[in-house]
Amino acid sequence: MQLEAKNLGFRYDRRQDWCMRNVHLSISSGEMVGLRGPSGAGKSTLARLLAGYLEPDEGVVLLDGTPLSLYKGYAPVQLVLQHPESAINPRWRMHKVLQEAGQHDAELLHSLGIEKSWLARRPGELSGGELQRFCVARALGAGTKFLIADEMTTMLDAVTQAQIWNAVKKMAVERELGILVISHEGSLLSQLCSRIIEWK
Ligand SMILES: Nc1ncnc2c1ncn2[C@@H]1O[C@H](COP(=O)(O)OP(=O)(O)OP(=O)(O)O)[C@@H](O)[C@H]1O
Repeated sequence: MQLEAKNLGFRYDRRQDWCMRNVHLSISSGEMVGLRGPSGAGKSTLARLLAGYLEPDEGVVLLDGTPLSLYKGYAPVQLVLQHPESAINPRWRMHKVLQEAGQHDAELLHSLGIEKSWLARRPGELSGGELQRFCVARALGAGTKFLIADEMTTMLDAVTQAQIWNAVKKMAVERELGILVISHEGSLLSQLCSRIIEWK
């Protein structure tokens, strides 16, 4: 399976300059690709386009040759952002948050270090690192084919970062997931990725 951005162009406002134009990118199942570039270059915008949160003004995002916009139901391209607080309904208990991804995968929750007692809590009763583990678990539902990790572990300490990436890598191998890792940390990208794209 391939996730492809073909000739992507996007601007937030028609009266403003293009945020990006003529962007091409391709990720295959089972591949972990890094994306690095200067602040404000458009990496997070590209992440949202690839996950279908934004519609391109030019070009198309294809999943196995079919426009992403035609996929209905559970999104096969999942996005995890830097700040988990903005991605989770503050009123829901964590077991309900996880239900968005379908059935709980007990092994995944364990490998992410999610404790059973956390499932009954609300987001405000968890630390940022604990909450981010839930965002990752939710993004790795059975229907996920590609994961876009936009500065996913930037805010976390080294131990938590390693635990989360080990769990994600294991899942990626088992399920042949394609992953785009967006990060300013060159060392993280070199450790994880077989290919690194430099965004100029
Ligand atoms: N919702 C928005 N409305 C208007 N402009 C936006 C919006 N979001 C981002 N931009 C602009 O689009 C450009 C690209 O932003 P983006 O967040 O994609 O960059 P980035 O490469 O991810 O940056 P960073 O590394 O700092 O996170 C920036 O100039 C930014 O100001």
